[in-house]
Amino acid sequence: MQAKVETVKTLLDALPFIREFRKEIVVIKYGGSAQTSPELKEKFAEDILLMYLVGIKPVIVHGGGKKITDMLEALKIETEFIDGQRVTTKETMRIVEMILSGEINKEIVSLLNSHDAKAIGISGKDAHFIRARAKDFSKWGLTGNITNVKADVVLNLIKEGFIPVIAPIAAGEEMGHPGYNINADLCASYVAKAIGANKIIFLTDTPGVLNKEKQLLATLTKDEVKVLKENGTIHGGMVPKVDACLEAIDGGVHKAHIIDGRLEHSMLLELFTSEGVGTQIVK
Ligand SMILES: Nc1ncnc2c1ncn2[C@@H]1O[C@H](COP(=O)(O)OP(=O)(O)O)[C@@H](O)[C@H]1O
Ligand SMILES: CC(=O)N[C@@H](CCC(=O)OP(=O)(O)O)C(=O)O
Repeated sequence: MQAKVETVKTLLDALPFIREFRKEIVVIKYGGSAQTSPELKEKFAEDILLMYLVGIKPVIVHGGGKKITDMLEALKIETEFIDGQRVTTKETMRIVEMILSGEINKEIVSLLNSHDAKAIGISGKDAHFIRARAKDFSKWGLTGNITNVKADVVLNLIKEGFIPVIAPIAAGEEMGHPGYNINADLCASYVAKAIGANKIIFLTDTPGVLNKEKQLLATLTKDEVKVLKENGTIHGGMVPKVDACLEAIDGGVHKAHIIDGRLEHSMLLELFTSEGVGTQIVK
């Protein structure tokens, strides 16, 4: 009996947070580093479903950088990152699309739908809802910077009760263009801004942003991020992630969090407890 009372108490503790976020859009960036074991993927699906059932509107933007790199290695195609973003040749772009839109997107959609969610998978090429132009073609090739997101496409899906699952690929302007490879963190923040999300959560493979001593930094401001980037504490894949957080909050998203996707139910801990987890980036 006591255990049952505890369960009810836990539910009641979550009430203020459910009230706060009910009907709000929460964008979840599901990084390749957090898509590891089948058990963890199940927990991710449960968290999304719970959010959905209490009235939160989740939108998922996924990554898959590690799988892309593995496939390129298997095919003996060299790949390189500059400032945390992949250099994308035409050949690489085919693999990027195959892994992101073909494999990972469908896997996440199937996972959620096997839990009775109404997940629907799209990439920025669908209805050309994300458009981009080359970041710097001579340096990064077909890696793009987003120029426009048609919010209506995502908002209509949400209105119909779907959970949009978005692959970070954008349409090019010209006919027959192979499309652009978009860093998934930046894709998530542009989508979050465009659709008026309340919150954006980045699930990754570290407890959050760490200092040189590997301690968690619970809150960071724009100025602090700048210093940490300049002195090299924030490097590699964390660079586009913090940039994406700043992009989101500058664009009107209330809060941006970088949390540990390897920790079971970290999303629920972030949403439904006052302590939260990971790093919160504030204006
Ligand atoms: N200051 C930092 N704190 C935490 N992680 C950092 C930091 N600087 C760089 N990183 C690196 O960023 C990685 C997360 O980025 P990335 O591998 O691109 O993840 P994801 O696939 O989730 O986007 C971490 O695993 C870590 O190696
Ligand atoms: C331009 C660029 O770097 N695109 C990324 C897209 C996938 C991604 O961002 O995946 P994660 O979130 O798992 O790192 C790439 O090619 O790896």
